[in-house]
Amino acid sequence: MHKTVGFIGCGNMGKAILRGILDSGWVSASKVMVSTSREETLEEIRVLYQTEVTRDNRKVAAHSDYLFLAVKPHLYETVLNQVKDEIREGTILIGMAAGVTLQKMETYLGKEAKMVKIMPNTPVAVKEGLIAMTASAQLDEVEKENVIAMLSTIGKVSLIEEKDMDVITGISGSSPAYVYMFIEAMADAAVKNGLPRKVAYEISAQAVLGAAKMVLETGLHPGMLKDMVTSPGGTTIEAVSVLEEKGLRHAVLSAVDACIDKSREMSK
Ligand SMILES: NC(=O)C1=CN([C@@H]2O[C@H](COP(=O)(O)OP(=O)(O)OC[C@H]3O[C@@H](n4cnc5c(N)ncnc54)[C@H](OP(=O)(O)O)[C@@H]3O)[C@@H](O)[C@H]2O)C=CC1
Ligand SMILES: O=C(O)[C@@H]1CCC=N1
Repeated sequence: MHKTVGFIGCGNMGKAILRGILDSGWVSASKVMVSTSREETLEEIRVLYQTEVTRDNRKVAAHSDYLFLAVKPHLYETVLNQVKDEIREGTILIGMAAGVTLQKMETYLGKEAKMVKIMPNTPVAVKEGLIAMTASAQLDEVEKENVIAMLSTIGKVSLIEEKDMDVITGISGSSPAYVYMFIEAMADAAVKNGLPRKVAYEISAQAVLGAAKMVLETGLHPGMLKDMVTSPGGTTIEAVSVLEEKGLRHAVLSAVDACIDKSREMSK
């Protein structure tokens, strides 16, 4: 299948998806067209990915079987209004903006269309993403399967009800940021104790990757996995004790809750 893919907007998230689907071989650069607002971004994308680039969003819409809308949420209305006449009957629109529901996308477009709402995270760039997805009724099963097949090349696809999108934003779309803060803080402690920074980042990140893999692959409760590290009278319990005293669990719970609240507010 020689599918064509378009990106309207290609910043942090757009580039992560673009890099992922090109690296996976799902699509070749010659079939991809990208538009952004600034010439410098277009030049950067042309050099990095060898895709066709343009400042004309309508050209990208007319080109695409799969059209990713990777602009900020407040631009969805303008952009969809701009491209509504270029979208072909078979085009599948893929929205990813926090707070922009399928219903809002349809209202901005002014007509029914084949639409998918996803909540990806930036690890799609290294094919370890999580992509929550919900599709409009206009997609048939084959079309839905095709979108899932494309997204599966860059991470795990989780089919969800749209009402759960805000919660998933809290624990997936936004969560890499919290994990990076955790890795950075661990590395800072190592640097404080004399380890070179580069080594500190590598070791901290690998520890997080390995611990996440243990949760997924053993199926054991995270508390049990924690207990397996925590020797009586040993080193780990000293750290665990400080983390409890400083309120790590409550800090994380409250932070994710605030993120979900914000996403819900934006979705109204
Ligand atoms: N970042 C993330 O981790 C995640 C982001 N999202 C969603 O993805 C979307 C994009 O976010 P993110 O990538 O972080 O944002 P960025 O600001 O990094 O990228 C936005 C892109 O939109 C382009 N742009 C701005 N105005 C226009 C326009 N009028 N027409 C075409 N392109 C335009 C920008 O171009 P230029 O660079 O030239 O200014 C830029 O390439 C958001 O809706 C966000 O909610 C969802 C999940 C995770
Ligand atoms: O911070 C944001 O609004 C976007 C959505 C999820 C991750 N980044």
